[in-house]
Amino acid sequence: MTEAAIEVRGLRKVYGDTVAVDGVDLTVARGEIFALLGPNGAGKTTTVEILEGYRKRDGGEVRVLGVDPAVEDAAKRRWRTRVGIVLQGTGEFDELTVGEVVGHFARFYPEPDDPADVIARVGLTEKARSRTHTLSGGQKRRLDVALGIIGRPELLFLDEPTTGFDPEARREFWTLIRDLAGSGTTIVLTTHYLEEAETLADRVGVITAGRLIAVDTPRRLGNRDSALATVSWRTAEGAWESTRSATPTAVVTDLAARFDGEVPGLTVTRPTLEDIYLDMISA
Ligand SMILES: Nc1ncnc2c1ncn2[C@@H]1O[C@H](COP(=O)(O)OP(=O)(O)OP(=O)(O)O)[C@@H](O)[C@H]1O
Repeated sequence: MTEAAIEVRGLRKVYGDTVAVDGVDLTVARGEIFALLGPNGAGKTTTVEILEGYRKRDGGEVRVLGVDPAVEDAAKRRWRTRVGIVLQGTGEFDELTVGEVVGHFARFYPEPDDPADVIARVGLTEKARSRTHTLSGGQKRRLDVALGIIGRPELLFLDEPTTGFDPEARREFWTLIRDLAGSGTTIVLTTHYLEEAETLADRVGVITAGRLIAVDTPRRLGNRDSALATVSWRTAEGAWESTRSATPTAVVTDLAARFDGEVPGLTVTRPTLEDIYLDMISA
């Protein structure tokens, strides 16, 4: 029994002339929230779908909850019930209501959660009796999440989970994901929202052209924690000035002395995760 939820060594996937995944090594610890970032076509979906057992790999070793997802056997069938998957946009089941769909999915699992409780956790209680085709886009995504967690998975994959959410729904969703992680569920998500990765993830991995070019905490990625700060202020003449410094406190102290008090328009900023990420993928 391995400690890690996911272990990947030298993963490779080729489509014709395209090397979609080119030697990825990755370990995700149990209970961790791991975000996979990368531009369109980088290889995120391919990697994640190999981990989910939906695509075959061309090389490398993969263990997910101790099981090789490429091997179809009795262990794999049990494994399916231990892994939750939220794909991009399903969420529509003709004339069935939210309650019926969640109740129906619950029956696929040996130890499902309580459907009404899961519906409440994704914020759909008021829609439990509504037919799924009447849900808004964001509500359909919540239903997708409900279906991903109804089996009480040990590991949950989320593919761009909050696309189409309003800001409030996104924050509620983040709370839900943190609660799940707090109760021991390992979470792997792909996202194009850097703020989402920053808020949720214990660690992020950046993939470009099939290679994992960096894995670190959001604070440390790309040496972000030691990046220079930018200090900006307005001069007595009203012009804007700024300087980059490793010791911004000294710069501000100096400015405060120069202005003899309040420094007009003072800001001190460090590169955001998005700044670091965009630098990384354009390098
Ligand atoms: N079924 C397929 N057949 C042929 N090529 C594919 C197939 N699936 C993916 N690819 C190619 O593999 C590469 C990686 O695609 P993948 O879907 O994994 O990227 P992604 O990082 O998930 O992108 P996005 O952010 O746009 O979802 C791309 O060049 C893509 O065109």
